[in-house]
Amino acid sequence: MQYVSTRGDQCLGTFSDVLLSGLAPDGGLAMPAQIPTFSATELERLRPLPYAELAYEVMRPFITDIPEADLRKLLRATYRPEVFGSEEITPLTPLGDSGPALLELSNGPSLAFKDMAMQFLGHAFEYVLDRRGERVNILGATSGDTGSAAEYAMLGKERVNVFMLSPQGRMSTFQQAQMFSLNEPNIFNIAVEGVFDDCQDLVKAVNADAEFKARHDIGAVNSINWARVLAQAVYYFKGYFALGLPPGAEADFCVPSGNFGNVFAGYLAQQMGLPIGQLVVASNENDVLHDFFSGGVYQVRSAERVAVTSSPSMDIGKASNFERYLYLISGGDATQTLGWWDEVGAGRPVSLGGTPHWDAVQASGFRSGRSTHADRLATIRQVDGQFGRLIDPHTADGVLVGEEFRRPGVPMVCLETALPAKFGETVREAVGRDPERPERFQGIEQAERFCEVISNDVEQLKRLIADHLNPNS
Ligand SMILES: Cc1ncc(COP(=O)(O)O)c(C=O)c1O
Ligand SMILES: N[C@@H](CCOP(=O)(O)O)C(=O)O
Repeated sequence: MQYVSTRGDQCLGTFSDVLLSGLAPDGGLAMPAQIPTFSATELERLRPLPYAELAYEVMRPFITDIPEADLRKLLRATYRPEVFGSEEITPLTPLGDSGPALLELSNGPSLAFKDMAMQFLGHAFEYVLDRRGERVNILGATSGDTGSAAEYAMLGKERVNVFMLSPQGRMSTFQQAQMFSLNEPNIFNIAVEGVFDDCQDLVKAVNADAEFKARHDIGAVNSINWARVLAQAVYYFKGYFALGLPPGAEADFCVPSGNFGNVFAGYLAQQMGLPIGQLVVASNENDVLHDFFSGGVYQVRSAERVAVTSSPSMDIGKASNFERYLYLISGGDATQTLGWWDEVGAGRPVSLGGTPHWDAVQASGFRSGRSTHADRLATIRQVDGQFGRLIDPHTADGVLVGEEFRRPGVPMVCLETALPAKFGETVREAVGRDPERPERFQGIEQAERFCEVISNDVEQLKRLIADHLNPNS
């Protein structure tokens, strides 16, 4: 399989190439030249497979440059019960007879769904870098969960350094402690005076400097990296099969959304033939995605207008993966996508309502809704009271919005994107008690912190990276 950019027809190479390069040289995102599909019969063959074998079948058509035996080995090393807490890896838990089903994606090392793909990236980077004799310096941006997942996945990897940008003071106390307590030679935490979108823009600006990127082997672990999206598509298959529906029957999925990577992975699974009816995008107060899917206008939000909310990982005003979606909606038209994304970049609205592209959006089964702080508290309380299950505020966004779109006879799967332990303050406000946390995180807030603070300045960031990589120069 070859990859192309959303902004041009230039060939970006194979899976291993886009794994290492992250962003395309033209600033676009990597997309496979085609999206392979499974027939109904093939889906039935996949249904009983354990997670790692299913991951192989779903990902293999996109990864043709790693020998079959090696890819199977990488996936078996990644998706182990010792890492994810159960044989199923992503258990599906119905909330009573009347509620939706929770797809548990947060039982990995950092307690958020990011581990599902990030653990694979850790193994895949190591494999490809070893074979090529290369190194990578990952530059990432986090609003709270990508950071710890990436750092845990890359701990001790000799050929990998991680430079992780986060918005200063905007993550939960637990999220900050998870990242900043790491004192490891290959991990560099950098708090930026700004919001997540500023961090993401800094990542893109550094990548746009081709000379700096090549000289310092800059790579990416955000969902701008295709490997993240691909690995995330697998759990939609696993969740769908766990419902035990008759062949071809539809299921709906509701996904707490920020950077649009998770729900885009669901769209990919749907495009590959999985019978997903509705893909429900759940936003918080930062509801640019909801505005688009409900009204046809995509208008990014400037840093000053991004609200601080109690689902902080979703405090995002400009969703990177939306570019991939526009690319597919345009029928793979890179010129059209570039035109739209130029408007987005200039802060102008992209309006698809009333155009043939809007028909394509409608046909893709996307629905959307939003929640407020009060909604999330009420949902956490209600799910706890009715089903005896504590959920985190992001999952609560999903459960609430998912309810709006329940269809008789069609199961609704809500993605559990983090565990409540990560957001103790909000959970306590909702139910008056602290969520449980695994033994390894007891007292983490009291640990010493290792983090540098910079202003929202790309030159300062580049100097910091260069100084860490060449301390004697
Ligand atoms: C807990 C949690 N839920 C939801 C999201 C939103 O996911 P996405 O950015 O893939 O839309 C994130 C961060 O991205 C997250 O950390
Ligand atoms: N919510 C994320 C933001 C980055 O998302 P990504 O999926 O593009 O890495 C976070 O918690 O860091």
